[in-house]
Amino acid sequence: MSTIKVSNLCKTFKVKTKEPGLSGSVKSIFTPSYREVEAVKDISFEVEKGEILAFIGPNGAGKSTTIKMMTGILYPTSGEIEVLGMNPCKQRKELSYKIGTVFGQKSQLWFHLPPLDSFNLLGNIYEMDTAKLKKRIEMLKEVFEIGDLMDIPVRKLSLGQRIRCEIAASILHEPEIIFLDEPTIGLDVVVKQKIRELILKLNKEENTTIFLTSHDAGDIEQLCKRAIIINHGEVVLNEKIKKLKYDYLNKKLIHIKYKDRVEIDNSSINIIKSKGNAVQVEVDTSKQDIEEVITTLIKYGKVKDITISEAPMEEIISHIYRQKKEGGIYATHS
Ligand SMILES: Nc1ncnc2c1ncn2[C@@H]1O[C@H](COP(=O)(O)OP(=O)(O)OP(=O)(O)O)[C@@H](O)[C@H]1O
Repeated sequence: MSTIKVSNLCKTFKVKTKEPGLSGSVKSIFTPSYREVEAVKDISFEVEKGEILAFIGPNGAGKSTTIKMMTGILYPTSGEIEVLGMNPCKQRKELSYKIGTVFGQKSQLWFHLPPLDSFNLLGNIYEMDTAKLKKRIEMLKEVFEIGDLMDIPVRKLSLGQRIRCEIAASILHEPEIIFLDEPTIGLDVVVKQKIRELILKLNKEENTTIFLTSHDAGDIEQLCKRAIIINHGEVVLNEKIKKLKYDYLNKKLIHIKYKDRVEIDNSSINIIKSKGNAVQVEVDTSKQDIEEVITTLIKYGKVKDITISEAPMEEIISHIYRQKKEGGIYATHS
């Protein structure tokens, strides 16, 4: 069953333009001129209940505009949106009881108050029963390991501590969907990992649907099973992460460790790294047979260890963006 259904969604902003200089400023007051920015152009997609979906694209692609329309903050210019069977613009208040949002760079916690005060305020806004709210806060304190932070004003928390409190606050009212916009931005690797584990736990234990935007390939790879890529306001790809990796780069990395140092002088072997006895070889499986490459490699010396890995997600995403820039053609699957 679809939790989110978006059909032919468009959003055009009217932006005031101004000629340079003082005369331009005066002219724009009396005879203003406008230009149109098509931020979202006819996009359609669906999200299943309990799914973790990556909604990604380069800067200015239209991600935030789409999220704002799905959460009822912005009105679409045309098209339809259904979130949990509701129209976000017409039923914004009703919907807010069932969704949560985390904008990595903006806080929903009161900056000068300790998180506990914000949690209690939010609990009241969501009209939660006092006993239920208390129980929920206790549970979140434990799971998110924020018990020691509850009495410290938010402004004094580190970014990682604040984000943990932000996510906990966003799920206080047990929403069915959370929209996470760059939840790991600016965090160090350890904290990033912790946040990812919490998101997965939340999805698993509460079956929360997660709509994630992130520029971090690790977030996408570790959390999501499907990605929708948008660029210039259009969906350019809607694909399972596994298939994305398989179809869009066809590249495998062979990491091979020899017993002794070897000299590989073969033009068909694409060595991308070589250090001591270890060699890293890239294979484009659409052009080369990986078995043949391995057979060739093992002829060069006694092998101590060999592993095959897929191309990093980061590379795949930048490859897709590059293809679009260069006028490559995309297939859009649904
Ligand atoms: N309120 C607005 N008025 C005019 N133009 C806007 C407004 N909001 C967004 N835009 C424009 O719409 C386009 C899409 O912007 P949007 O913020 O949705 O992109 P994004 O994919 O979220 O980018 P980022 O990754 O940088 O956050 C951009 O060209 C942006 O300048």
